[in-house]
Amino acid sequence: MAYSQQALKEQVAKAAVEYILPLLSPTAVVGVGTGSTADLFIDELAKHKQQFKAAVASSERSAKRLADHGILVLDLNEVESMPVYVDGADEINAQLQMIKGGGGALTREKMVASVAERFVCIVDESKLVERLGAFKLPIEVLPMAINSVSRQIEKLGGVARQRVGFITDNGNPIIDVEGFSVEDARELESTINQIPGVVCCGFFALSPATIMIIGTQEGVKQLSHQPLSLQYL
Ligand SMILES: O=C[C@H](O)[C@H](O)[C@H](O)COP(=O)(O)O
Repeated sequence: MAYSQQALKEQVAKAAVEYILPLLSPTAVVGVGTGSTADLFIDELAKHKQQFKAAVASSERSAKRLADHGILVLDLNEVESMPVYVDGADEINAQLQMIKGGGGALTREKMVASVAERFVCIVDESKLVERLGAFKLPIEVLPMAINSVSRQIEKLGGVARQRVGFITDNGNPIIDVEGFSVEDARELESTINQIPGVVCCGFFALSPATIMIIGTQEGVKQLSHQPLSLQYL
């Protein structure tokens, strides 16, 4: 019997908690991502809430879910270091580079992840790609820069569309970009980061995950060795 995508997400959420338990201590703060997979992780993490001090959330949505479980939620400004950040992704490749931001939380996700010692990416196998870019790249922009950034994106070969009816937790719009031919996600991320008005780009290639925990029909697997190819999984 084939596992549903939901079942695979539940399996990786459990596996992620098993993975991080040895990293926790009574003073530890856990970085928590956003999305349907992160929601399941939060629910599993809550079963062990006596084993760490608090969490930092990458969205208001995750902050509420954590608080509803009775987990103390700290502001990122209150935290100097975290042993681990756990989050899903929209796409991930064998180098553990990702596209994130399908839920619009990319900026806070990148900030919280940057303070953590490890980024544990939890995905079902539908997120695994040979090359990033089939998923539309989210970019958070300042409101007055929607059109100017979109024109710069078009010069780079992408087609940008504002996400209709959506404003991030930071009060900004998102543009979603399709059509990029992503040869080098690190280079493209760096280029997009330099466009005036860009708050954050959904590539997580300059700062990839430390480990991927992936739910497959053959069971939960881990990938942390960057040179490995997809066939190795
Ligand atoms: O902004 C949203 C985040 O980047 C999510 O991690 C990403 O969209 C994956 O979400 P899900 O686990 O729901 O597929």
